Parts: sequence; structure tokens; C-alpha cells
Amino acid sequence: MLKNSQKDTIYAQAHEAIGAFQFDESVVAVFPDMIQRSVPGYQTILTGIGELTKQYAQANSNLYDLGCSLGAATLTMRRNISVDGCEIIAIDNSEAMIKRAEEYLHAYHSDIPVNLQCADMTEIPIENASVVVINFTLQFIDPEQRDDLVKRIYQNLKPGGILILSEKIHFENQALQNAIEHMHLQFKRANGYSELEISQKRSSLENVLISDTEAEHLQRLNNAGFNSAGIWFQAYNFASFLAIK
Ligand SMILES: Nc1ncnc2c1ncn2[C@@H]1O[C@H](C[S@+](CC[C@H]([NH3+])C(=O)[O-])CC(=O)[O-])[C@@H](O)[C@H]1O
Ligand SMILES: O=C(O)C(=O)Cc1ccccc1
Repeated sequence: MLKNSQKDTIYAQAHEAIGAFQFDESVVAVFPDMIQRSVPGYQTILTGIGELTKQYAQANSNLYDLGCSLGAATLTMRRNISVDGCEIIAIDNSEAMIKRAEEYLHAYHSDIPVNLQCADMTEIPIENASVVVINFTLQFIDPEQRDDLVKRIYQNLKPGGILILSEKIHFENQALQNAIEHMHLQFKRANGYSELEISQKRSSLENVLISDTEAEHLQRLNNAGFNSAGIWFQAYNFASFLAIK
């Protein structure tokens, strides 16, 4: 899926100053390669999103992909909907991502409508939802806005609806954090990233990707109203939560 992108060499050369990470044209061009080589379990999570969609999409409801990037989760959801009257609403606030996502979505035929919008996911209405996916995007929004967004999702989910939330997480315990972060670094090295690429990208993500702990995520989901919430998949410090209304 979305395989024919260029190789990610964005941080391969030494930069004098490392700016904040941005989802601009240069990232868009290499994004499928970047996410595949940086996020352990990414492909398995997409497969799981497909399975959960098959099980939980309700007839005549909306499905949301918030922070859709090139639409990988949208495509998986679209292929797995087997009930009538569904629409997928896919949102990203990067103009460059949305432009490219449009091309990807048109490359595969489907009768299920996709409403692709360049917008801030904290500002769009959520209505009549059966499945909401936030695949590695809550971590990029202002921590102060996270509780409200998750609450709003809970309130606008139909009974029996689900939120699938995938995130990079960190661990309160320093020894555990070091051990698991080391495994992620080894994963990136095994996927061909150099020490320079790893350290420059790490600087660029500082204060941009702000992770929470598993406990913080579960607390937020519970506070929003979800009584059934837990991790359904984890690879090192990358976890995906399932919350059922
Ligand atoms: N406030 C915001 N509103 C909307 N989009 C945002 C916002 N902030 C950041 N983004 C967008 O969130 C996406 C995060 S990538 C998601 C992968 C995808 N889900 C995938 O399943 O392939 C994950 C990663 O790169 O680690 C980018 O496209 C941003 O433009
Ligand atoms: O690359 C990393 O270290 C990450 O934490 C994951 C990631 C993947 C793609 C864009 C930004 C962050």
C-alpha cells in the first residue's frame, strides 16, 4: 500500500541548524518510506484498522480519519466497509499531504465516498460517527487541546462506535524508557537510517511530537466517557488503543 514513494533522505546530510519538523512537500514525497522505516508495527496497525472497520462500521454513519496524511488508513477503511450508506471524512492540515492524498485515493476505485479536507482536526465537526481513527496524530496537537478532542469524539460516536488511537508513547520509569527507546533506535538502524539521520530527526521532532504515557492516554479516554479502552497492539514505544462506546 502506498509503496512507490521515494526513499527518505531528508536528514542524511548534516544541516547547520535543524528546524522544527514540518509536513511539507519534501516530507510528502518520502512519507510512505519514512513512516514504514520509522514506526514499528505501522503495517500491522493498518491491517488491524481494516479488521476493526469491518466489525464496527455501522450502516448510514460517518467514519473519520483524523490526520490522514496520504490516506493509508482511509484506504484500508474503505476496502473493509461492507454496510450501506457510509462516508469517510479524512482530514489533514497539511495542504501538501491533502494534494497527494487526492491522487492516491483516485488511483483505486470505490463506491464509498471520501470527503478529503485540509483542516485542523480540532476544529471540524464530528457527527454520526461509528469509527474514528487517529493514527499517530494526537501526538502532534497541543497537549491542552487533546482532552476536548477526545471528549467531543466520545460525545458524537454512535452507541457501539469505536475510536482507534495510535501513538508514540513514553514510559515514566527511566530504565524502561531507555530500554524500549533503544529498541526503537535499533529498528531505525536496521532500516538503514544513519546516526546522523536519527539524531537530526530527533532534534527536529523536539517540542513537535509530544508523547503521553499509556496511563495518560487511558485516563483521557476514561475521562471522556469510554468505559472500555485498552491497547490492542504495541511494538516498542508505539501503541494503538481501542476505545468502544
Ligand atoms: N491539527 C492537525 N489537524 C489535522 N492534521 C494534523 C494536525 N497536526 C498534524 N496533522 C497531520 O498529522 C499527520 C501525522 S502522520 C499520520 C499518519 C497517517 N494517519 C497514516 O496512517 O499514514 C504521523 C507521523 O508522521 O508520525 C501529518 O500528515 C500532519 O500534517
Ligand atoms: O521517526 C521517529 O523517530 C518517530 O518518532 C516517528 C515519526 C514518523 C514519521 C514522522 C514523524 C515521526
